[in-house]
Amino acid sequence: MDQLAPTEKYSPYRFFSAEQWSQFRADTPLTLTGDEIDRLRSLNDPVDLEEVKRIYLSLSRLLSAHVEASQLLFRQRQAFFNAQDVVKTPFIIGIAGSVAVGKSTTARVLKELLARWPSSPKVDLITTDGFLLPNETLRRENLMERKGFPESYDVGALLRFLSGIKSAQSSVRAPVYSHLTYDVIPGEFVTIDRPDILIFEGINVLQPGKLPKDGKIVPFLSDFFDFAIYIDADDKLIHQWYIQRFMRLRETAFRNPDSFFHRYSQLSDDAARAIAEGLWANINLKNLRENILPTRARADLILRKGTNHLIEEVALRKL
Ligand SMILES: Nc1ncnc2c1ncn2[C@@H]1O[C@H](COP(=O)(O)OP(=O)(O)O)[C@@H](O)[C@H]1O
Ligand SMILES: CC(C)(COP(=O)(O)O)[C@@H](O)C(=O)NCCC(=O)O
Repeated sequence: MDQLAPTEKYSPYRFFSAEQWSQFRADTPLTLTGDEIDRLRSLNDPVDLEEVKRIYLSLSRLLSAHVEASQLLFRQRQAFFNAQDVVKTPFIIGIAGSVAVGKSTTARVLKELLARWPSSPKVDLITTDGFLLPNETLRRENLMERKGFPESYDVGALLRFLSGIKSAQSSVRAPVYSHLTYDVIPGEFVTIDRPDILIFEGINVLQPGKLPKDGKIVPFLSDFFDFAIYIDADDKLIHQWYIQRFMRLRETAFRNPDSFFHRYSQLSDDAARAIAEGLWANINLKNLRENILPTRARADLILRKGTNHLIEEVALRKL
């Protein structure tokens, strides 16, 4: 995977170093403490207050401008339609990127920062793993080695969920995935009730749907997004993060006898590493190359990480 910046003149993006990007924070206040960041961080993702100041405060300021502009446009549309009823629809932010790139940490940090804006918006976060087909179905259809590939998700349910949210329905349910059991939790849902902002995170959120057949238009998930972010890094780095995380999970989550990966906590380091290398090479790297990285150019903002998960480069789509 190459670095981001081609010749900016011909690119749909403007490119910034992390240092340039950090200047756009302007007077955005830091509303999170070090302890709060510690709680939001995922295993093996060392985000800290410095990174929040350097990268996330500018991002929060930019998103605040987008949300305000969309509210203004919404009011202008209402006037255009001469509509009396004002049912505001949530602003949806998609977050895409490889397995193990750190999407969940970014999503959680953003959720907290946005919720602390002076307007105190209601911000919800949903991950797409809940929409994976249950293991029973994946096994039956010989898809267990394809977990995370487009065919392993219930795309209809994803589209129904997002269209419910975007039409301002109350109590829209999303299924829940457990990394512990490595499966969707039967009968468990989270209910989303008309938030101001929804963050929708997953490897597949920028993927295209099937081309229309028989005149039926099948929307892309991203048709429902107001802003899309792609978390990027060289695949050699993501490989390293995946293996490190797997080896650390052996000492934590995998110790739990209920963990799907419990047996890997009993293996020697070398044997466990070989399993992790296999999962990375045969499933996650393949999926990154075939189905995830090709969606990068559909994002409004690309955050490119270097070593230690630190964001080094930012690309913002030109308006
Ligand atoms: N096997 C596992 N057991 C427990 N937690 C896991 C496991 N795999 C991933 N996780 C956790 O699940 C979350 C999502 O991971 P992932 O889908 O790889 O995306 P990302 O690393 O981009 O957030 C992370 O917080 C990660 O630490
Ligand atoms: C569940 C995942 C597909 C990630 O899904 P996401 O929440 O990003 O949509 C991934 O964590 C996964 O399980 N990959 C399969 C191979 C592996 O066990 O790493």
